[in-house]
Amino acid sequence: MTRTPLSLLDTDSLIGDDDRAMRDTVRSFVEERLKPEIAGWYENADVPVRDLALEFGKLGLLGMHLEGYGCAGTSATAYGLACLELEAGDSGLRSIVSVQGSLAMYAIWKHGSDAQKDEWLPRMATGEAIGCFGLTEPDFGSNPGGMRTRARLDAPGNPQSDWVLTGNKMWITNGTVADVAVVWARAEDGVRGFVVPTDTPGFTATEIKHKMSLRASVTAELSLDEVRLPASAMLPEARGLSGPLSCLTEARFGIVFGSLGAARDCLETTIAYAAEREIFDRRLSSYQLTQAKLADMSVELGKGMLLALHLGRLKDEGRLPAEAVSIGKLNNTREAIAIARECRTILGAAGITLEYPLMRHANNLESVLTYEGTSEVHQLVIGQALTGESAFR
Ligand SMILES: Cc1cc2nc3c(=O)[nH]c(=O)nc-3n(C[C@H](O)[C@H](O)[C@H](O)COP(=O)(O)OP(=O)(O)OC[C@H]3O[C@@H](n4cnc5c(N)ncnc54)[C@H](O)[C@@H]3O)c2cc1C
Repeated sequence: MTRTPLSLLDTDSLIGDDDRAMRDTVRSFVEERLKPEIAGWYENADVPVRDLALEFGKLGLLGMHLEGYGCAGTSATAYGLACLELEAGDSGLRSIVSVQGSLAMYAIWKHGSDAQKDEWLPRMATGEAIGCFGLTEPDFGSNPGGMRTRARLDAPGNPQSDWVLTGNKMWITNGTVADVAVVWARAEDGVRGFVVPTDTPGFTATEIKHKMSLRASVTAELSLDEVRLPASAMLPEARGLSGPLSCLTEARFGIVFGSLGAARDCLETTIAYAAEREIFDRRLSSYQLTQAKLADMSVELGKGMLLALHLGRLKDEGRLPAEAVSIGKLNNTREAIAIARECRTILGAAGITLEYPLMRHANNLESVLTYEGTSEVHQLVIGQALTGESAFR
């Protein structure tokens, strides 16, 4: 009898019944609905985000760990496990859910006014309204504090004054399909967040083509040309960079789990392939070198899962520090991409095709290493916590 990599450590025994039931529902959805389509969506760089958002909404996956406003209100661990299952399908599919729930919805839920929450969150939870999150700019990625997008008051001194936003945002997931954009801009008193309906005059989104990674995800450049918004468009509770960073910590938490889904899919695919493939008249899985690779990868996957579940428990108890999320994001994305590449070697030439998910996952994980804080940025976060010295600049 053979065992799956995660069953070796019985990590399921660390997951509560409700969370496991939810996880199994998402796993079945990914197997039956998403996996048969994903290679085509990836190859054609054409993914039906609107249809999928409605389906994710029906499953209760959008903003699932938030309370109220039609959100499911699950545990943070359940949210992480959903991310893991979705990313076993494709990182692009998990990105749809991450950006909607952890970035756009969370920003409004955490920092918004009651009116903003009532207007947007229920429709975003069902997937009827899609959100995006505009922080990165062409010249400011790891250092968003340098952003050039400006928010100026049309009539300074008048509390009812309109805001006028001007600038560009780059690499924005769901940008061209979004109904609402949470845009971060520099105002007189520092960085502020704005809820921008995407049909506001002066707002345009242009899809970024020719990506070799996250092809089953829409990425866009946003242009804001004198976009006029009412006073009520500003997120009242977000002041300074801590506003967007609080959202990034949410999304990074999902990636701690999500990246392991891609790694698990690679490893399970590879174990099955090696059991069938005959080389020099023996099964590939019977060679010591192959088994050493499979063993090492299973060790890393298991360690990553234990780390993710630990962070999930800390988050559910309300005591998860951002540095711990950095440890999880750094380790699990780094190990996931190493696993995807190593699995590819075991499939030989077959590993480079879309018939198998390895190269697709490996290419996707290049983006996952980069967004939500690059590996280097997370090393600097951890380094600062250890030494008390900021080495960012
Ligand atoms: C597919 C995709 C989707 C995305 N979706 C979104 C989105 O929805 N919303 C959004 O706002 N952004 C999004 N991003 C942008 C993402 O967050 C940025 O790409 C990321 O923050 C890195 O910024 P950058 O690409 O400008 O790289 P840079 O910041 O230019 O970094 C280049 C290199 O320099 C390194 N570096 C940076 N600082 C230091 C330092 N102090 N010391 C040493 N090395 C350093 C980095 O680690 C990296 O290796 C997305 C990106 C991708 C690829």
